Amino acid sequence: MAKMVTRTGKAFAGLTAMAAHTVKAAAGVTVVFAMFQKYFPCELRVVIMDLYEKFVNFIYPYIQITFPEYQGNYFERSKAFAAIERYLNAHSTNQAKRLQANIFDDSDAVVLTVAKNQEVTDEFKSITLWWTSGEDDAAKQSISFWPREEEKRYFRLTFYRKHRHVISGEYLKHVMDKGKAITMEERRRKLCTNSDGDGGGFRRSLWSEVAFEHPATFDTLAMDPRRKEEIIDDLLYFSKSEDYYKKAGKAWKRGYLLHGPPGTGKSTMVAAMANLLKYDVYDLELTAIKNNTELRKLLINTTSKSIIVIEDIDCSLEVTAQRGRDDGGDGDDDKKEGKDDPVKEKMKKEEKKGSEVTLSGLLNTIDGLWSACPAERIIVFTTNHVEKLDKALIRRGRMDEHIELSYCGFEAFKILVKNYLDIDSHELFAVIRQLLQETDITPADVADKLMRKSDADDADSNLMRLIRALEDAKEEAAKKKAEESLDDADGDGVEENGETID
Ligand SMILES: Nc1ncnc2c1ncn2[C@@H]1O[C@H](COP(=O)(O)OP(=O)(O)OP(=O)(O)O)[C@@H](O)[C@H]1O
Repeated sequence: MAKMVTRTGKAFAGLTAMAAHTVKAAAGVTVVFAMFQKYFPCELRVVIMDLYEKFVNFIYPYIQITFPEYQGNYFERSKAFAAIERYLNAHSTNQAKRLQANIFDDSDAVVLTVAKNQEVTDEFKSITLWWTSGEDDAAKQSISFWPREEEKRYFRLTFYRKHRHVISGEYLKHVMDKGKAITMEERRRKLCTNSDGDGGGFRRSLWSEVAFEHPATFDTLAMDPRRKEEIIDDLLYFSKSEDYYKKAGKAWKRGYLLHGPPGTGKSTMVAAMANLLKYDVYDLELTAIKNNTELRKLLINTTSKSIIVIEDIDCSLEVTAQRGRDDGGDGDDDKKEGKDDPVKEKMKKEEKKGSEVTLSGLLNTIDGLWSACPAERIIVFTTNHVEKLDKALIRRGRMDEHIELSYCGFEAFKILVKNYLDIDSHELFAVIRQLLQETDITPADVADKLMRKSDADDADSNLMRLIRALEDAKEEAAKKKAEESLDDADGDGVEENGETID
């Protein structure tokens, strides 16, 4: 692990300046060597060159590596430069006296970087090395092909020649890895959806995207705290298990099935998952997809570190299957059309197959396609009717974790009341606890009652509002139960005229 150390003072700068002069002198010597080189016999030249190298190493024992901001393609920032910038930002801004603030297109964070001609010291495996930032003289030309003047910036790394192997291998990899990880963490996350277009043809992008800024976190998610801990651990373990998945020969993906009644927090949990792992979210609307080919295209076009969500999976598959039946020609007209012409009939059948998103298409894509993708992905299905789902779709391995989100218990209530009223205890809690045990109410309904809606609202009035809602729900449930038992009694052998059959 690299550790930045405080700058060792002016000694290094002085040494560098002295060395620079000496190197200039050495350059002059080189010219002299070149002139005399052809007059010296080969053996003597080898000895002289050897001595010359030792001499240069003695007076300037350093190596410098320069990382320009733009290289080759002037319009694309060098990835190495960007990674170094983030690395130095995270590790060294407390050392440098002058910093430069940047905001990049892919991030909302203000990135402070080491300003021009500032020097910072880094330490890696007890090796000290120095980073400086600079700008090429060419940038000061009045006519420039560079998009902006500051784009001729560079970072320069200086280290002792004897550490060449460690620095050019391990250290640079360490800097790149850290820098990329920080870039990933700071990037502006996105919420993508395929629901507002035809998803093909001449569209430039299959997904439309907006910034993902959902405020839900696991802290604000109301559910049993122990189950919540398990889910958090599972997600964090998954996100760090690249090597494990590789070793096991498994695609780095994990499936979650979230099920429960409407308003119990399934969508909220997806947002909390994305915020925990800092992943993007792809909201895949199955009903907007024409066929399996389009589904594959959409899934291929998702990025790593993303959660792909299919909400209400049971309804989505039902709708697409129905559409397939409608399009595929099960109607009378189609039968008539195909009856006389077997070739036409066959073609119709093939067309039908291609025109719907099938369960097998979905499963094949998820299982097959991503096995070939190296980066991590999470897939989430949500449903209000888990019992309706095909067992093949949700078997373990496909949907690794089945998470039930249910009616509001007292523990979940305590989280909601903290979120909305910022209180941990109240004399009305005992009544609420009792009512929650006797009544089914969703967290969404509890949240609605606890939410402040005017300046007059306070903890007492909001809790009372919840109590009234709970009592109403309890009464409603009792009434329903009474009606049901009456219906049952009617059905159990009592005929309409009141005569008992049995
Ligand atoms: N468990 C929960 N924790 C915190 N807030 C919740 C929870 N459940 C519901 N809510 C609140 O209720 C609103 C609706 O919840 P959400 O959309 O997550 O439910 P859902 O289970 O996905 O519903 P549906 O099945 O209808 O899509 C949320 O915006 C949130 O404010």
